[in-house]
This record gives sequence, structure tokens and C-alpha cells, in this order.
Amino acid sequence: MRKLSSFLLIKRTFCNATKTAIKESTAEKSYPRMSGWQIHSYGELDEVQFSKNVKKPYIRSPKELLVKVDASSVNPLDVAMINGYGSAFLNSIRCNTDNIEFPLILGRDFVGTVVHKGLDNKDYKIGDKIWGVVPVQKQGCHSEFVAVDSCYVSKKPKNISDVEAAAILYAGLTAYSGIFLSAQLNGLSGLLCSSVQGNGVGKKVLVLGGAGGVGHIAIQILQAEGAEVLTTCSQNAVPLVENLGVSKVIDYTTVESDKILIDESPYDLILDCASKGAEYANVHPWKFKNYVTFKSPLLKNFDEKGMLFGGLNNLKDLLSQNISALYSNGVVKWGYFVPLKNGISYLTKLVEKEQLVPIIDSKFSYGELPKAYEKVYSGHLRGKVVIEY
Ligand SMILES: NC(=O)C1=CN([C@@H]2O[C@H](COP(=O)(O)OP(=O)(O)OC[C@H]3O[C@@H](n4cnc5c(N)ncnc54)[C@H](OP(=O)(O)O)[C@@H]3O)[C@@H](O)[C@H]2O)C=CC1
Repeated sequence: MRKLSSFLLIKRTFCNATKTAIKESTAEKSYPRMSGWQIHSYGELDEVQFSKNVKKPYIRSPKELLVKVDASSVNPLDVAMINGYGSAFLNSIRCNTDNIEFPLILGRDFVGTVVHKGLDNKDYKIGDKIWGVVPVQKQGCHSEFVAVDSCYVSKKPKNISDVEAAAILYAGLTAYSGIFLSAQLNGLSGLLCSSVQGNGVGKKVLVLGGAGGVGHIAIQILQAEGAEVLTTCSQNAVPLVENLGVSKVIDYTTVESDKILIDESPYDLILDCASKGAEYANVHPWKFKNYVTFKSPLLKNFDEKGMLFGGLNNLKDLLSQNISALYSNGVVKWGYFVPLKNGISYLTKLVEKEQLVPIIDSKFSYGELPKAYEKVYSGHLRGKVVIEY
């Protein structure tokens, strides 16, 4: 009798488990799908694979919007993330759809159309054309749809095309945070004030790498603020950056360029958009108040040494680079992409006033996305690589 009841119990448990599995797999199959570019492990560029069977994101909070992506861009970060860059830190804060690492969708900035919205989104209606960014710990936007908190978007400026707009926000917010948060051009935190222009009047700024995605936008922000801007680039980019109206273009490939850079100092700010790094601040006997580099060792230290020792190493790096820069009276800082709402509003206004015009290096279709990744990987960009969906 006891044997029979145990048999019945096992059978019932088995049946329930089978029913649950069938239910789950049916739910999995009936889940809405979309197309997207994903990586399933870290490696080379060919890890980026197209699939028509990607789970469509959905709205998970009243502040979120579901967006049909119309255009996007590729950034050096996307290419680096394929290689596993930042994975240690990002996994510690990751909040993608299922809190899992893979499959991972890259892509950080987009222009798109609102197709669904959370209840707490009175500023947006279905069909609105918006632009925005996706924080690095979330699934990206190199896919048909993206779900994003409305604090990372705003209405797209009407005076530029989708493709032009797609070139701006990630690079623009990086430039914005380097100028206002790290260097504090306005004398305050960029979080507090950026609506009144003129913060650069009387200031001399050197932008290293003025032809690239971040560099060409940084130049335009600084000029809109009234700063005198000098920039470096290689010879074939000189006419392009001259067109931006900078006061001096220095071709860094010439022998005399170092002397010019030193003679032109002191600088209120040197903004490194050319991956020169903190070390470069001390290479020349020049004077500066602030040196901000976007080549930060922060995530690399976490990747290589773990969260604790990586954190300690970051502290050590920050102190040592500043101690060696003391002789020039300058402060050396790291700059980052920060998805700031007031940064998005600032860039929107700059575009609407035609003080910021993006430079497009090249345009690819959504189906050609791997070619766009290759283009960014190969470097020497003149503006941005954009994707039209
Ligand atoms: N920390 C962060 O959160 C972020 C960091 N970044 C980093 O900032 C840097 C710039 O990004 P992005 O503008 O998108 O990159 P791009 O590749 O678009 O631009 C880099 C530009 O620098 C030029 N360049 C290279 N070497 C020099 C040099 N010695 N002097 C002057 N110019 C040079 C390149 O052209 P050429 O080689 O022909 O001279 C190219 O035009 C990258 O290293 C990127 O990884 C970017 C965004 C966020």
C-alpha cells in the first residue's frame, strides 16, 4: 500500500513538472519576438550575430517607454564590449531584461518612435519621435526595439534627420560630462547649471583628437560657450576641423606639433578625446588647469584585478597621475559618458540653435551592422559611424 502511494506521489510530481515545463516552453515560444544583433560570448567582431528570434523588451516600470528604433550609432565602447571590456563591473550592476550577461545587445544611442509607454509618462505619446541613450548596464539598442526609462530621452530636434541625430547623444554626453562634470567649465557641477551659455568666455581649451566622434562635438560645445578652442588631428582631417571654426588646428603628425602645443600653453582645459591617457598630461612641459582624459583605467582595473583590488588600483592611479602633474599646477581627471537628463536637454537646445551640427563619417544599414563595427574598430574616424534601420 505504502509503495503504491509513493508511486502515485512520484507520478503526480512528474506530471506536474512536465506540465510546468510545457507551460514554460509554450510561454517562451509565444513571447513576442524582434530582430536584433547579439553577442553570445566575448571574443572578436564576428561574435556579433543577427537573430530574428530575440525576446522583445517590455515596459517594466511606469517611467519606461518602448521604442521602435529608427537609427543608431556605433561607438568605440561597443567594439570594446565585444572583447569583454567592463564585464566585471557591469555584471556587478547589470540589470538587463533577465539579469543575465548573455545574449547581450550592444548600442548606446538611438533615434526612435514611441510605441508603448508606462503610465507615468505624460510628456510622451505613442508615435512621438524621440532620441535617447541606454545606460551601459542595460541591453542596448542595436535591435528593432528598446525599452528605456524616459529620464534618458527627449523629443528629437526637428531640424536634423534621424541619421544625423543618431550621431550625437553618446559622444555628446561624453563631451558634456567631460566639460561640465569633470572640468567644471561653469565653475559648478554640470548637474546644477548648464542652461546659461558663456561659461567658456576668456578660457583657452585644447581638444586632442578634434576629428573624432567625441572631439568634434566637444569643440562645438566649447565654442557655443564662448571658449577659444585649439585642436589636434592628423593631416587629412585638417580642413574638416578648420570648418568648425577653431582658432588653431595642429597636425599632430608633424615634428613641430609638440613645440606648438607647448608654446600655446597655458590652457584652462586640455580635453583628451584621442586616447592619449593621463600619462600624456606629463609628457610636455606645458601648463594647464585641468586635463580631462576619456581614456580611463577604471573598468580595466576592475576587469583585471576584481572589484576590491581594482578599486584600490584606481585610487592609486588617480593619486599617482595627479602627484606627477602637480608641477604644472594642473589637475588630471577622468571623463565618462554619463546619461544625464540635463545633458540631453543641453544638446537638444544646441542642435535647435544650429550651434551643433554632427559630422557623419559613414552610414550603414541595420543589416550591415558588422561592417559598421569594423569601421569603428579600424579607427581614424572623421565624426560618427551611424546605422539607418
Ligand atoms: N570613458 C568613457 O566613458 C568614454 C570614453 N571614450 C573614449 O574616448 C576616445 C574618443 O572616442 P571617440 O571620439 O568616439 O573615438 P573616435 O575613434 O571617433 O575618434 C578618435 C579620433 O582621434 C584621432 N586621433 C588618434 N590619435 C590621435 C592623436 N595622437 N592626436 C590627435 N588625434 C588623434 C583619430 O583619427 P586619426 O587616428 O586619423 O588621427 C580619430 O579621429 C576613445 O578612446 C573612446 O574609447 C569615448 C566615449 C566614452
